[in-house]
Amino acid sequence: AAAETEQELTDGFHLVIDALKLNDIDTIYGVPGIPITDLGRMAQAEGIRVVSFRHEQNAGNAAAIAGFLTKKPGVCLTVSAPGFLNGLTALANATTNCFPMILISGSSEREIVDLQQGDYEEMDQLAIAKPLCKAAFRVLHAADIGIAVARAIRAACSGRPGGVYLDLPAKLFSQVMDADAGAKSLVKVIDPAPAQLPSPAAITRALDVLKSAKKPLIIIGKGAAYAQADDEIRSFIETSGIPFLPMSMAKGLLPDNHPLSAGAARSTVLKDSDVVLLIGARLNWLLSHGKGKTWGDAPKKFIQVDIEPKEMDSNVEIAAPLVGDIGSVVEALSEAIKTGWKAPAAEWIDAINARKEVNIGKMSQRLLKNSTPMDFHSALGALKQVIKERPDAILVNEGANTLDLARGVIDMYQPRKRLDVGTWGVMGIGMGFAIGAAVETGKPVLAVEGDSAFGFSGMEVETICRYNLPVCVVIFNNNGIYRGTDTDPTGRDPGTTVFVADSRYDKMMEAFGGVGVHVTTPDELKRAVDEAMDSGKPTLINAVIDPAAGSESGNIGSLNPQSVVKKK
Ligand SMILES: Cc1ncc(Cn2c(C)c(CCOP(=O)(O)OP(=O)(O)O)sc2=O)c(N)n1
Ligand SMILES: [Mg+2]
Repeated sequence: AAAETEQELTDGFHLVIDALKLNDIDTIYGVPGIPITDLGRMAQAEGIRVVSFRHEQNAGNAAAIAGFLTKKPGVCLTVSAPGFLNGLTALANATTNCFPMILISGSSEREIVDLQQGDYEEMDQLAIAKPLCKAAFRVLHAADIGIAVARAIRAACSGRPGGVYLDLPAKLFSQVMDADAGAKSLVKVIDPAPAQLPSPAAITRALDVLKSAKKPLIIIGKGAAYAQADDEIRSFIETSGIPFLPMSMAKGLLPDNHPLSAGAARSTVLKDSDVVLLIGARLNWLLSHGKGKTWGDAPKKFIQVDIEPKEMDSNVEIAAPLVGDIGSVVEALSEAIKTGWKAPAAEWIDAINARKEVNIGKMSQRLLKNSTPMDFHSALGALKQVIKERPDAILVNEGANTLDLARGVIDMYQPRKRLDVGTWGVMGIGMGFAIGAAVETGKPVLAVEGDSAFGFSGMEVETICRYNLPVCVVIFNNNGIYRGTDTDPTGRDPGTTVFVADSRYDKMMEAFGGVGVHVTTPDELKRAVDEAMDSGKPTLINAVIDPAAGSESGNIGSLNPQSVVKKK
């Protein structure tokens, strides 16, 4: 009888875990601490993989890239206030890049925060998060946890994906309720990212514009990579015969050595094309906002495929807006070109191929140079070969020269294998992305890092060793940001953009039981990376690069304001 009266209870801790598991969330990336330490332990005990980091920004980046790779929201779990703030850069970056991610942070009690009475780590986190993410929710009652997790998942994945903040005040976790009622309060999200079909009229209008083209071009963005509509996109491009230009995280959707790839003739096709079909690519700074000398003076017509209607006309007039999810739109376009479509004239394709040949020829000369110390091109020549031999490997990339040059030199052969700084150009994504990619895919990860870029998340080499992840970090060590040659004109300090000269980052990995290698030639670099890829052991390769080799801000130096006033 006692047992009968002993009501089965559940609590906030268990309801959060049950709600995540019910929605197939199998991994949490975070940093433990008050008030969520036990939540992490209990989630781990209930079979959720909990990956603990050294800084919340890196945990957030891992969750964000998990979202990009799986289309399920990556979950980042942090403590209140400072931990929450550390996760915000990753949440904002996920939202800017349209990666589905949920930042769950413990928080202070509402009554104390609202009266500003000075709680432990007191902060009005919900208000602070709102402007930086796609949606933000707070839960005060255990019975609402199920619906809140469902709302967060749907907000992160539906329409244009993005970052969502879920605020859980400390008292929520220990709130108890009837177990049966608790189970009934949970919600399994049905169809979190519903297909959004284009209107037939929009397809007809787009085809009319496309048929008017003499020199059509398709630009595929990371939205096209995210969509996982790889076959539809490939068959549309190959059936239409229209050349394509991949943005950096769309590289590999079709192999970079595909006959219709215009990657090696980028400036020519942007300038000379007359109709441009954008698929999951926004006309933002990465495409010079669709105007100016990059795009030549000939009039251009844009057809834009995007799930977000507000994206249309954001920078230039869109002649044929195609609003919908990329899979549905491309399928409809393929259907529409089945009749009455003529592939672009041979002279357009030939002109592109001629330009490609010249540019690839020039590039290969630079890659073969075996200079000592290495410069960016000789080092990248070795890594280009590695990816060609190991198309399955995931390439993470950040830096300035290290990023801009690698993007053009290292060809990709499979979708969603190149993960980089994306829309925001933010440094610090490296180790978080590498860990997230390794955890989610189990594939070997090659992280090609500028020495400055690496420094933003470098402490996570310990995390990589702790989980024994197949991550090989190659640091292009040119002793600084952009170059290693800056000096202080007063002679007092080092220059503002240089680091300790000839430092040995490889020793950092050895400190935690990983493999450290120091290399000075392309052959040594290739051998060390091959060994790391074969062994799957956490490895850090310190690749010495000529400190004078780089250019300020890589390819985007023009964005830096310069003073015209010369001090007397
Ligand atoms: C968070 C953050 N801080 C600072 C910058 C500015 N920045 C910084 C600091 C870069 C690092 C370049 O140095 P590197 O060593 O990583 O690469 P290279 O020396 O090969 O150019 S690239 C860049 O835009 C940034 N983009 N993001
Ligand atoms: Mg550098």
